[in-house]
Amino acid sequence: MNIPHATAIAVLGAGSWGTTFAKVAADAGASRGTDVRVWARRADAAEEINTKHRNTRYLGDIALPANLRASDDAAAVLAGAQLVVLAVPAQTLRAQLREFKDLVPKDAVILSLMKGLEVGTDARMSQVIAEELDWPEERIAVLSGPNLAMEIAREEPTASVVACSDLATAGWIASACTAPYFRPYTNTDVVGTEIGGIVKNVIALAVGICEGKQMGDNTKASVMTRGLAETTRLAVALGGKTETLFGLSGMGDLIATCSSSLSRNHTAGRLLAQGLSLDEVTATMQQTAEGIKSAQAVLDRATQLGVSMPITENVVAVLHGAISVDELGPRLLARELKAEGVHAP
Ligand SMILES: NC(=O)C1=CN([C@@H]2O[C@H](COP(=O)(O)OP(=O)(O)OC[C@H]3O[C@@H](n4cnc5c(N)ncnc54)[C@H](O)[C@@H]3O)[C@@H](O)[C@H]2O)C=CC1
Ligand SMILES: O=C(CO)COP(=O)(O)O
Repeated sequence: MNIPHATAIAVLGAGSWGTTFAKVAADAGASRGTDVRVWARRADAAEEINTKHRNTRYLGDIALPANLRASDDAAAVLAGAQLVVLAVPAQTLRAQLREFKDLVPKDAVILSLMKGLEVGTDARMSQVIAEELDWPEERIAVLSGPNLAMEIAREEPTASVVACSDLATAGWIASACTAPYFRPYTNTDVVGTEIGGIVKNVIALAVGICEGKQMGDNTKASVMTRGLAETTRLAVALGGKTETLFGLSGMGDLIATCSSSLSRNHTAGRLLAQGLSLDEVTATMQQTAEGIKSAQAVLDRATQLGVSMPITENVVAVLHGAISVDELGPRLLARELKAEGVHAP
């Protein structure tokens, strides 16, 4: 990349992560005069960001920087953007891209913040972007890591990973979102980085169920560790690297999501354990819990590849009502004994 710094950044999606990432980019670029614009579906949300520098629905009283502007007009937000950041629910991305395709500047770099797998196609978000925009892979990147939006919005120190097949592009994005409280690393393993972020949501549902059933830290650590093993098996089968899964976008994100009451996936698991039906959980959640829909797509992909993912399989069974939350633990413990290694038969 020859462009020294991104001067115009468009963020599509003004939910909790889209708005928070826009704040990070605006803080990162404040001294360079970077213009950061967010597209919000609702005009009143855009108005609130522009006039009150708040997005109260998602971020409460967090103050947003003055160089962050919002609009419900996607054409205005995307005009001239060098970096286009996507932060909408995973299952809505394809339809959204079809709507915006002609508005995305042809030389832009696209960055996905999303952590879901598309139901029906089992496609990762970077694949949906490549297909729908007909974009080269060296200009598609993903950002993932232990990144609970509210903590970052409060400027609590956090690290993350930007992955792109072109390391220079990843570095260019990283410099556009380096803030005093946000430190992005880079790598070229897009598959491993995305799979870590997708599957940890499914494992967080399982850990949330354990917590909702008053199980202790041994149980949760066991599920997290074996969850990382099955995540790594899937990532490697898809071409990702084991070391990526032991980094920020694998283990790091798994720890954050499975430990935090801020996590929507963890919360959904707890609510299921407390006896709410899936419909009731979905109705209660104000925000996106990607694991609920992605779990089936993860299992489908694993089945096609012959990858064993017992925790995912049992979470899917709970979500479909095939087993009760009380059966989850016994079913995992009753499996045949085996060697511990990630790739052990
Ligand atoms: N919130 C967090 O802490 C983090 C979220 N992520 C990922 O970022 C992605 C976006 O998540 P959030 O911003 O948290 O979600 P959210 O639920 O807070 O916001 C989603 C945003 O997308 C918009 N949207 C656009 N089209 C939509 C449609 N057709 N249906 C529903 N909403 C639509 C909503 O209006 C809303 O502004 C997800 O894939 C999530 O896993 C990743 C890291 C951290
Ligand atoms: O991805 C996240 C933290 O890295 C956010 O997790 P939830 O979507 O479960 O809130």
